[in-house]
Amino acid sequence: MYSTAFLDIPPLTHAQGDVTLPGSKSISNRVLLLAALSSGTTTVHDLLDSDDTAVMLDALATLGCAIERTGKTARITGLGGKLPNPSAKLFLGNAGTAMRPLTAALAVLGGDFELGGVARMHERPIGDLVDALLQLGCDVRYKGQTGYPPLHIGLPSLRLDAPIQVRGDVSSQFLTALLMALPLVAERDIEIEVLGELISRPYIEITLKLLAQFGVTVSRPTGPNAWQRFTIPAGAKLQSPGDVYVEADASSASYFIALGAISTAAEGSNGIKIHGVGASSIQGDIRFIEAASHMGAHIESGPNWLHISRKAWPLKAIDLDCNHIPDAAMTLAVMALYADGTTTLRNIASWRVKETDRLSAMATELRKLGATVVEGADFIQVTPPPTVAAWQAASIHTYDDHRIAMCFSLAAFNPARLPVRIEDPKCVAKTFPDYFEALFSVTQSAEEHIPVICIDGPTASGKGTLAAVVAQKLGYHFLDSGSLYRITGLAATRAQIPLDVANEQAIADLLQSLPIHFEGSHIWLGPEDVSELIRTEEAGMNASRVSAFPMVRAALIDLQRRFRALPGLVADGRDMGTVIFPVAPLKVYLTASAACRAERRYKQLISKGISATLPSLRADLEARDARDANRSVAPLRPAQDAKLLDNSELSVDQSVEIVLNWWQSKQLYTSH
Ligand SMILES: Nc1ncnc2c1ncn2[C@@H]1O[C@H](COP(=O)(O)OP(=O)(O)O)[C@@H](O)[C@H]1O
Ligand SMILES: Nc1ccn([C@H]2C[C@H](O)[C@@H](COP(=O)(O)OP(=O)(O)O)O2)c(=O)n1
Repeated sequence: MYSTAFLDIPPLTHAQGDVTLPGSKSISNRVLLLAALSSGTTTVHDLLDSDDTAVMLDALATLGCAIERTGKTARITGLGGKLPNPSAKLFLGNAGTAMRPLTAALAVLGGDFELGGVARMHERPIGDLVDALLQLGCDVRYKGQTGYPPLHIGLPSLRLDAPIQVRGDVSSQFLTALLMALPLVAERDIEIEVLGELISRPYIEITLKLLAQFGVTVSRPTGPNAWQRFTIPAGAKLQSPGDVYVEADASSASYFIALGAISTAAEGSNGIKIHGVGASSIQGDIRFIEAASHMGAHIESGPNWLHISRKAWPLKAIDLDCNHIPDAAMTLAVMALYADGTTTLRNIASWRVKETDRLSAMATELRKLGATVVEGADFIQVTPPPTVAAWQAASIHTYDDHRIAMCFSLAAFNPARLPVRIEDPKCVAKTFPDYFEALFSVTQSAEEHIPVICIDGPTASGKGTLAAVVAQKLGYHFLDSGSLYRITGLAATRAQIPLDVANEQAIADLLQSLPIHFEGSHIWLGPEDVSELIRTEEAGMNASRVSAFPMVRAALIDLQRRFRALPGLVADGRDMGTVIFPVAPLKVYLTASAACRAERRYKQLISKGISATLPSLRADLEARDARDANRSVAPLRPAQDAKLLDNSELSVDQSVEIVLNWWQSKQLYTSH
């Protein structure tokens, strides 16, 4: 997951390959609650691992449910409709799929509970559900603003004789919550009557299908009233089905379906294959595939896979009632940027009460990219930028809304070849923590568009420290090029090849088959972790020796250039800016006085328990500087266009800030 302040997505040109999507949030959280409330033990497979499921799991554990987790599998011992801990304070983050159903279940079971979440959760309406629960005789009180969490739940005196009325035109989650809770107290038939037009019906379908898996068949009239009246039959009882498999999230699939529709493959025409969900999914958002094919996607499907490729280009503008796919419709709004006219998405008032006011947020962010947007009370109309030149590089504010972060990443396919900045990318953790990793695994960018920041300089100037922090702040890959020379020195020494010029060819040959492997801050040579071994001063001096051999340098060029991968790279060494990445957009030449560098190295070695003396370190360091600067190939010197940074008097944080400011000053993002 990218836990950076922002993630800059370079302009993307192509996409092809396979993606396996995480489990559906809606199914995961419903199944977890049903498993907890039912009798028997349920093994849930392919469970989504995300913020919202973590919140649900924590809440269930607090309520006394036994849960065993191994990876994507959870084994849940059901409570059989009885709460061993009828008193608890539950923090439910911003998870509507936890807040609403838990409120209903705990209200009918009764106890002494407090349910709350983050600030945004306390702005999301729950009054319609509470009203329905009060009719039932539940004791639910607002601890803050009327109509919103946090809530206090006490002991009920249930009245189940009259039909329970619930509004269905704000959120279908209220009805879902009642449907899942009422089987706990179905001593007689319980009728639920929906007031107003029920929105987001597909989510109710999911609820009904999962209830059926847990042994409860909800009956409803046929014909026009099919969505107005639901009856939980007397004697209904939640019974674990044993094993439950969670489908991949159809809303998450929408981003990759769109990707297949707006991109072409770099070679051939493979398109995008999505694993874990097919056209016959029980999730309503699967109907996104119909909308996407109207816009121009070619879609094939099997039982649990989808294959998407581009058919019409530009995409075709559509005018669509999106009530049946409220979440996935956000993806259509971004696809509309690539359409041949104005796209109108209607009947999406529910966007206003989601993680943020999505209607206003989508309008604001689409306009930043250069689109013309009309925002209505319950619709959005998007007209693409009129010309290539009208596109703008935008910094997309994401409002702690995972779907805004994910759908706007697709704007990186813009014809103007502009990057897109996604602010607070970690908000995708709500449903798809590794979304950006998955995106980068199937997309390509022209090499010249993948940013590289070079940090060159003499030994112990702090290059490695600075480069690693800058890479981490930007979510970029990190190349410690010196480690490659250090490993070369180590391997040659172990092969008993003396490090002199007569053996240049033999040492370069050794590199052809050297199994070097990077894993975070660890470097492996075959099965051996050599990270520490190559850090000694002797290893540094040996690295400096082998690095003077032109054949060795040549043998390492391609390997180093392969580190330039999405979304970007920070590379540290001696010749990053002069030889390896000569057109890098930012080159830094980092120096510090010899006295200062010797002192830093001394402290560094001593802290690692390696003995050293200052005078000998300083002599070694000056000898290494001289060799590195005076060799015939790629000598240590600043690139012509490098920015010089002497950090003798600066802390690491100060150096990082200077470099990040230099980087920021090169970006063209509009944020308003
Ligand atoms: N700006 C700085 N101020 C003080 N110490 C620093 C600074 N930058 C790096 N150091 C310290 O100096 C030592 C050498 O830094 P390192 O990044 O290994 O240098 P290089 O990669 O250039 O050889 C490390 O212990 C590091 O923490
Ligand atoms: N891009 C590079 C990186 C390192 N080298 C050589 C020269 C250096 O003295 C050695 C070791 O480099 P490294 O960056 O690991 O050394 P320091 O951490 O700066 O002491 O490798 C090089 O020639 N070109």
